[in-house]
Amino acid sequence: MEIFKTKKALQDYLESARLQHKKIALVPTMGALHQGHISLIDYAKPLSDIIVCSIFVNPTQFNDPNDLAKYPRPIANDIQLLEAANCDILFQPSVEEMYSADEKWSLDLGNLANIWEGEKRPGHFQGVTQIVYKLFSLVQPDIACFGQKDFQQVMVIQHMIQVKQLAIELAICPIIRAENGLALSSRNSRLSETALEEALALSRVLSWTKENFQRLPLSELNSEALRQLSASEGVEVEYFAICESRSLEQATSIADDKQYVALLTAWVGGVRLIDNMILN
Ligand SMILES: Nc1ncnc2c1ncn2[C@@H]1O[C@H](COP(=O)(O)OP(=O)(O)OP(=O)(O)O)[C@@H](O)[C@H]1O
Ligand SMILES: CC(C)(CO)[C@@H](O)C(=O)[O-]
Ligand code: BAL
Repeated sequence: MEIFKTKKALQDYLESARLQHKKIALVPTMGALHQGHISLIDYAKPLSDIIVCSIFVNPTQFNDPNDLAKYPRPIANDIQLLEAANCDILFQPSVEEMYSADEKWSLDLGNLANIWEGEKRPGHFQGVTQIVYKLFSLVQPDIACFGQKDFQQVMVIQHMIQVKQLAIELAICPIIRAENGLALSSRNSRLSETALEEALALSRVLSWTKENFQRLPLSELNSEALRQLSASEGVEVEYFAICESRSLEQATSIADDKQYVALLTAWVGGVRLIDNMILN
């Protein structure tokens, strides 16, 4: 695997790859890699000739300085995992390499900016789109892989691809879970043993919601899921909502031709966890 820390070195490499008509896949990450990230690389493999994985803890998407400071950065282990996964390129720039002092960015995200993660993490999706647009412009990938785990993020990126008219195929990869149901996440490494147990309530309630989606009326599904969450030791819910999966607006009724997703964010052991499940 080649490791590039500057845009220039990456661009030089990719320019010659493009001349050879190689198909390029991009897997953007913030590092602290786990099997969820590796699944994105595996997904890209049969669809591309060159896989570029970026590791960059992007400061502009953190609304909480404490969260940014505590974000895990086990780079030696990340490199080992990427080597083992046969990733071709690691792009690992510094903050100074990606941002100049006086940069401005503003993308109209409509209602997506104001609901759920957008509401709870003000400015988060401006920061996400700012860095992803930079990465897209730099790498010019044929395909870019993102995890369904960050459901709203995928909707935001899809919106950006449309409004900026980018010729990039967006791959949405399934959520990888531990055997006990916990969605893999870099932030899980900050959970104590007790908190790891308590965090199982998230996937348990999402699975319960999916199992009962066709059976119970929406209001009952919502209230019972929230009741189960509030009865779960150590879990403090930020939001739980059953939403139409494109607009992410909270469902008020169920239409047969639409897809629905349950979105959940909760604090467990001082760590903010997000998870979701498609219900039909
Ligand atoms: N369990 C998972 N299954 C599939 N994709 C995942 C999973 N976890 C993360 N991803 C995807 O990997 C990409 C990089 O995510 P990121 O580096 O933020 O990892 P993360 O584990 O989600 O970290 P955290 O949630 O702690 O920020 C995103 O597209 C994300 O959706
Ligand atoms: C897409 C991303 C790498 C942008 O920093 C980040 O939001 C993430 O890891 O999901
Ligand atoms: N995986 C989403 C990145 C973030 O939490 O900032």
